[in-house]
Amino acid sequence: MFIAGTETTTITMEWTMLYPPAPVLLPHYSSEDCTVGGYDVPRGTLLMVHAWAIHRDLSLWVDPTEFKPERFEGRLEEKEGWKFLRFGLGRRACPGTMMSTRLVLLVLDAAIQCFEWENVGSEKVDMTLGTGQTLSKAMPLETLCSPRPDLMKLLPQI
Ligand code: HEM
Repeated sequence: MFIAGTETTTITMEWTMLYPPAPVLLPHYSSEDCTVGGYDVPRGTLLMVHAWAIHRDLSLWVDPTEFKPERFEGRLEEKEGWKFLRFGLGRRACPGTMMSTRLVLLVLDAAIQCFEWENVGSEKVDMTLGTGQTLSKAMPLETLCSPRPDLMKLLPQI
């Protein structure tokens, strides 16, 4: 629960909605014979879902690596967003979905609204992927933040 709840949330904030933190979902086990995506899966099979590859599948997405937030607008069935498996799907989907969505949005909103951010070191952020069960950055994100001028006026009034 600690790893599932803390590492995922901090990595999400570090990437800031770029990559989801779980490249391969948790192992699933078929309790009955079933068919998944046209493949027959016998009872007792360990099934790993490669979300990272699904999120880049050209047969599922238009320009999968482009930043297009409009994918996630509107009714789910009209848009591509439902194919984004950041919390898994179905009965074994992440029970922390509601909590972490609120937490990440709250922290990012406050960070963007209240502070100016600049890179430390090189001008371009190193986007190299790390390795492991969770998808962290190879090089930790290093930034310098300072309160926005409006916030400096507001703070003494709080
Ligand atoms: C941005 C934050 C988070 C992300 C992206 C995330 C993502 C995921 C994913 C992809 C799974 C696997 C689902 C599957 O295999 O179908 C999972 C499972 C799980 N997550 Fe999260 N998670 C996050 C935050 C949290 C939090 C805050 C908690 C708890 C407070 C939590 C608790 C769990 C648990 C207990 C499972 C295992 C569920 C099961 O096996 O039935 N997660 N999460």
